[in-house]
Amino acid sequence: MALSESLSPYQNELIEHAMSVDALKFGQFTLKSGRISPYFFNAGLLCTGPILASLSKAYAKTIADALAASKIPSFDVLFGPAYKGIPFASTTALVLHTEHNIPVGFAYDRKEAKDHGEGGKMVGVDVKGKKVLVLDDVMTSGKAIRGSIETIRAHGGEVVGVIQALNREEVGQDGVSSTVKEIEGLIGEGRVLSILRMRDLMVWLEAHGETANLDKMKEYWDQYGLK
Ligand SMILES: O=P(O)(O)OC[C@H]1O[C@H](OP(=O)(O)OP(=O)(O)O)[C@H](O)[C@@H]1O
Repeated sequence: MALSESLSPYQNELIEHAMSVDALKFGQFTLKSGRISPYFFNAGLLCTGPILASLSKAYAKTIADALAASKIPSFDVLFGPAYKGIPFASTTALVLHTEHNIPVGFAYDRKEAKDHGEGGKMVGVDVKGKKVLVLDDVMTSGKAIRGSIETIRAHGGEVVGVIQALNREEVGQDGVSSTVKEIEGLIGEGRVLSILRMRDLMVWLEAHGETANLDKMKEYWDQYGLK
């Protein structure tokens, strides 16, 4: 794979900031899938004010660029699946407003439906009749995102896109399918956005002379990368 592209400042900032808090690590990690990965992303560690600022700035810029390029249509509501999607979607909705003048509503679900007060599973702006963008940290099997799509549709909303922080760009266990492709099958081709892809991490490693880590990433890409 040729790594000629350069990264945007917000992508570099997020990679370096995530590395500084160990949310992004290079080394050797056994994934739930059993694959031995040369890198690991743990969004649970993106938990300080400064890192949330970098992250939401990067989500918001990726969304604003996708809107400007008509990759996704204008939308009304940003939906963050419980739990980690909730803070990330709320801070991103804020940055979309303050930095891009894009005013959107914000909604999220509960993992357990509430049986008192207003009740139900959904909180925030009513998605009925609205265009919705789903924001989460990562997709692995796609279960969380599929659940969000079903919930939003069941409440009368239309899912026009999904954004994740990092796209691992890997094939599934069958060696052909990918979670991103499966989700795009549900919501439309090109509608799954990400701030970073595995190949962006490789661009960063190359630019910083991290040859040993880059070689391991290339090997992994050759074995499991989406071709
Ligand atoms: O594609 P999948 O196989 O569903 O995996 C990805 C999901 O898993 C993680 O959340 P988790 O379910 O651990 O919940 P949390 O956000 O409450 O930690 C992550 O935040 C995604 O939502």
